[in-house]
Amino acid sequence: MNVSTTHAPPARGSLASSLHAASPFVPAASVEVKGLHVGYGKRPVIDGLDWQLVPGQVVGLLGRNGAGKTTLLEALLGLRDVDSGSVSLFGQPLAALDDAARARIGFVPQASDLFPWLTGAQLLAYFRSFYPRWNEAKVEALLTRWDIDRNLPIARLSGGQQQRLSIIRALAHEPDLLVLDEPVASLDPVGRRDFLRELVEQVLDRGTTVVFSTHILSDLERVAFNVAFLARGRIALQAPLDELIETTRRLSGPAAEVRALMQAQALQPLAGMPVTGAGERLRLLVRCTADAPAPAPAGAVLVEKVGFEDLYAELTA
Ligand SMILES: Nc1ncnc2c1ncn2[C@@H]1O[C@H](COP(=O)(O)OP(=O)(O)OP(=O)(O)O)[C@@H](O)[C@H]1O
Repeated sequence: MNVSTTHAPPARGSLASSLHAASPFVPAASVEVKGLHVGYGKRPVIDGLDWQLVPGQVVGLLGRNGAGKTTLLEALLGLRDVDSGSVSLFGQPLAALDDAARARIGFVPQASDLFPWLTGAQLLAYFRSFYPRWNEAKVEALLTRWDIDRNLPIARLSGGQQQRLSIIRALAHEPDLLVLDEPVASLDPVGRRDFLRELVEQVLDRGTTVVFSTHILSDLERVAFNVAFLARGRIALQAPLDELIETTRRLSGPAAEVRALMQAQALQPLAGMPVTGAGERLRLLVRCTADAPAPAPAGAVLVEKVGFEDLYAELTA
């Protein structure tokens, strides 16, 4: 496992020489994954996954426990060995990522990777020395707003305070790609709201590409980010959440009538969705489009809007 590549700051010496490459105006996708396979032993966890994140996109990565979110996010950053497939960041293959590109990445891991014997101030001073950009004003504002005692050893901060410090560290060098693995897991509701506000500001100010895994659906509903559903080792679907809720319908009723309605209106099952329903009854989700608008209930077929939790349950099953 190549933990040192992006988890630790980039080597200082070669950074200055390659600052030109750190321009935020690179047209390439921030993240491009093709045919990624990652498994443990013989068990595949990521199984032929394709994914692309364009600059300025904010994506909430959703999936059940054990679906492979951490495995995927770490594989994106070169922190996990992969079996096959390719990952490019900012148009550069992961294996050939230069220091300038590394300096454009911020990562908040699921488990704290802060040095517990340092104080918050010492930790931030240490990391500051490695990056070409460092927004001291933002660091100061967040330390104050999030009420973190910078002079306490990190070991004596609460779990939520450590998580906040980890987020501050990741935001301080103004990354162009921010990857966060369950960043709000130990934050209280106010902390989560503040964190989301900070993300939105980051994106509005700098066009940062953000991907973060979470189990807290209500946070995503509030901000209406893009959501990506990880299931069976692949991204089953990625779409703006509000649009997804608006355009998805559940059809249920006698199988023949449901199929006839779908055919008449050219409705397609939602991507990757298995068609479910016992015996003669059928129940499935469809995505309505301009060409295939939401149908009115017909005969015995029920047409319903679907809430986010139901969508999550179906798409991650
Ligand atoms: N180092 C490892 N060795 C063996 N199996 C592993 C290892 N890391 C993860 N796994 C397995 O890979 C699968 C995916 O784990 P991963 O942590 O990526 O899931 P996750 O979606 O992040 O889960 P959660 O939501 O619970 O954090 C799990 O079944 C897990 O047991």
